[in-house]
Amino acid sequence: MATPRTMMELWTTLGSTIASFMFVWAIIRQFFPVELRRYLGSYTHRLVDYFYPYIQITIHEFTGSHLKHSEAYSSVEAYLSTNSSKIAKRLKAEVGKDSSKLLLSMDEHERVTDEFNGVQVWWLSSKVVSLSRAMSYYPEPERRYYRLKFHKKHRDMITETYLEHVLNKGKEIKRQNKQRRLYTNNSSSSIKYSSRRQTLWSHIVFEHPATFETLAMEPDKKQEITEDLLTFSKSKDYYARIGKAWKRGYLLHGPPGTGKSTLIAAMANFLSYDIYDLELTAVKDNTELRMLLIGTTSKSIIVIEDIDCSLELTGQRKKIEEKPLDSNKGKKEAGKEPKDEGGSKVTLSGLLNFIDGLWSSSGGERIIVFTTNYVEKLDPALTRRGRMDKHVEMSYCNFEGFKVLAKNYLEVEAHPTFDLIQKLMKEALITPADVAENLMPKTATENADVCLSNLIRALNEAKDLKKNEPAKVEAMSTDTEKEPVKVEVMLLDQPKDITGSTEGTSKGGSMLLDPIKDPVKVDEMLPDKQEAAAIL
Ligand SMILES: Nc1ncnc2c1ncn2[C@@H]1O[C@H](COP(=O)(O)OP(=O)(O)OP(=O)(O)O)[C@@H](O)[C@H]1O
Ligand SMILES: [Mg+2]
Repeated sequence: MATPRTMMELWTTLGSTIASFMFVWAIIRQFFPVELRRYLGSYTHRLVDYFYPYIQITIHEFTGSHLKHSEAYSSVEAYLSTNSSKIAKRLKAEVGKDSSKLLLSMDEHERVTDEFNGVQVWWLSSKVVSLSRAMSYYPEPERRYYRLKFHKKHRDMITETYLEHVLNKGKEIKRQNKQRRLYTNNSSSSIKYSSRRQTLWSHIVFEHPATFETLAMEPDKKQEITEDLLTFSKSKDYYARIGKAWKRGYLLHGPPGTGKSTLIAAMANFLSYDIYDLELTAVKDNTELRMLLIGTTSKSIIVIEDIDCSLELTGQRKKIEEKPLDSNKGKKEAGKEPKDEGGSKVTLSGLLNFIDGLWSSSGGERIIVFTTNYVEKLDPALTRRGRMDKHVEMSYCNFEGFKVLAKNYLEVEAHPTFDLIQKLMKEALITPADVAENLMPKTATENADVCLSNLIRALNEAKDLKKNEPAKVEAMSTDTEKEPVKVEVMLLDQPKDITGSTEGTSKGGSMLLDPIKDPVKVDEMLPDKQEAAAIL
């Protein structure tokens, strides 16, 4: 152990050595030319580097001469925001570009420590202020940077693994904080006459509140979908290894009001993806469809709703490929008029190409979702696995689904009426949309008891309707546009023919109606289902 006397001597020696060094350096500065000083300076650096055991990596905010914002800087910033907000003492808060939240990050000249695989690293945040900045009419922006410091023995691990981890994590955090967007395609005619800057897609902020927690669906099915989505989103390497484009097709089918669109919103919220809602009837032709595909970004869900209405995909593939697909058909045609006068010339083969052609692999991970009310009407080529990898049937509400809705809408998890509701739900077909509507209080005074009794009434009505409802209605001919169609109405298991006029009134036997698409539901032909029963 050093005695106070030897310590004193040590300090004295060190002090005089530094003083001599400073003196020599001052002489060198004064009498030696600049070149020599530089030469000596570089040697000093090398000497320091030899003894200094740390390595530093600097990540600047701007890159290149055009001061382009560095992607790496913003990713590091996002990565450190989670860490530093807990550790650092001086933070700054900003609303980032496209961000919905206030982001906290380290303030300038702040340091934080991070640990990765048991190795400690240090991050410093700082900035370079240009001297000409204050005097200039167009001041240069401050050039901020992050500096990473670590021991040189961890060089390989840090440069190969840690930095990649920081960038990936940062990108993920950025994406989660980013305001998500809901895009829709503009019809090509509207682009032609408007500003040149307008693209094929226009967007608004996507703010649908649906989540898997608020979705009425059997828990097993929910878990299956969330696991499928998570596995997909983490399988970049797997898809690359098996040589498959990183995308997944979902086909959601089921009656109206069973939550297909809600499920899409929940999927987008779950994965923090943007949504591209593709209106096929506004797409001019296959080329435009391809351009739209190229215009989408990765980590997005491309949705084509009511695919059976957008295009006629019921016939043989060959036949349809020859014929431009008619966009004027379908149950929701009124709301989905083609905006182009010539209508859509998109063909089935164009659509198949869109889903899994060569272009579909451009730009990274994507989920393509089709929804339909009539899955059986779709061409098998469209729905086969590989194109639509996962088929999800959205069905009528069951008791499990009801419990989710009761919790969402009324904050009720148990109630004396639940047993009765469970029994009625087995006997009546009711969509989650109808359950939701009944459970929603209509006035400030309506409480859970009132809403639940409303639902019981609706269930009883649906039960009676189900008892009286004809089981199946078939249109026998749809070939000729003007010819009346003979319709066979069957009640339960006993088919019965009735004769009717073109207006649809019955006289018994078989019924003649105006041509209607095949197959057709009884409520589309006869506004009142009770009337249908009365006819029989
Ligand atoms: N499974 C569900 N869980 C929660 N809410 C639901 C569900 N299904 C329907 N709803 C409610 O009903 C409304 C209509 O549902 P949604 O639009 O998702 O039905 P859809 O199946 O897409 O119908 P369509 O075939 O007519 O497009 C939603 O706004 C939502 O509030
Ligand atoms: Mg829908």
